[in-house]
Amino acid sequence: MNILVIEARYYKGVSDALLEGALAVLQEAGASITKLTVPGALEIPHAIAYAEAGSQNFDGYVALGCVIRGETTHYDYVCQESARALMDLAVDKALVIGNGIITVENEDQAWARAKSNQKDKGGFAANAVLEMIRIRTALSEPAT
Ligand SMILES: Nc1c(NC[C@H](O)[C@H](O)[C@H](O)CO)[nH]c(=O)[nH]c1=O
Ligand SMILES: CC(=O)[C@@H](O)COP(=O)(O)O
Repeated sequence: MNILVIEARYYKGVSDALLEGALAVLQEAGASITKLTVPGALEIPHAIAYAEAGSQNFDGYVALGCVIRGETTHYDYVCQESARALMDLAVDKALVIGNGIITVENEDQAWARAKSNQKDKGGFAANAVLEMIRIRTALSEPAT
């Protein structure tokens, strides 16, 4: 399995924690891993679309990022648009995408979801990719 992990490093420490959890899951599964860093969550969907149009033939994509509410409505747009774009890619292009972009009110909530020994949202997103690849493989096999 060839997996691309795209990490939005807007909050570097939280992103590193998400990445640690995701890599642990993928390495345990023996996946071939390529890592890519983008500035923020809004850049992740483009990176996936561009990678998919390339020649590296990824079996799945893990999107990692952290969006923390600020003073304005920008939070809503970053959260909704990044999630929407990932869903559009997953459905319209039939891509396997694990969404590990956490959307939280404060840093405490972010750390609780990013740490692999707590809610491990990065590991969960990676595992979702592995499960969907397994499901697609099962669906592609001839019916018995
Ligand atoms: N506020 C957060 C952002 N904002 C930046 C956008 O994602 C994007 O990089 C910018 O609008 C330029 O296109 N990104 C996060 O990942 N997390 C945030 O909390
Ligand atoms: C989620 C965001 O875009 C946020 O970091 C922006 O903060 P603010 O709304 O205070 O400009």
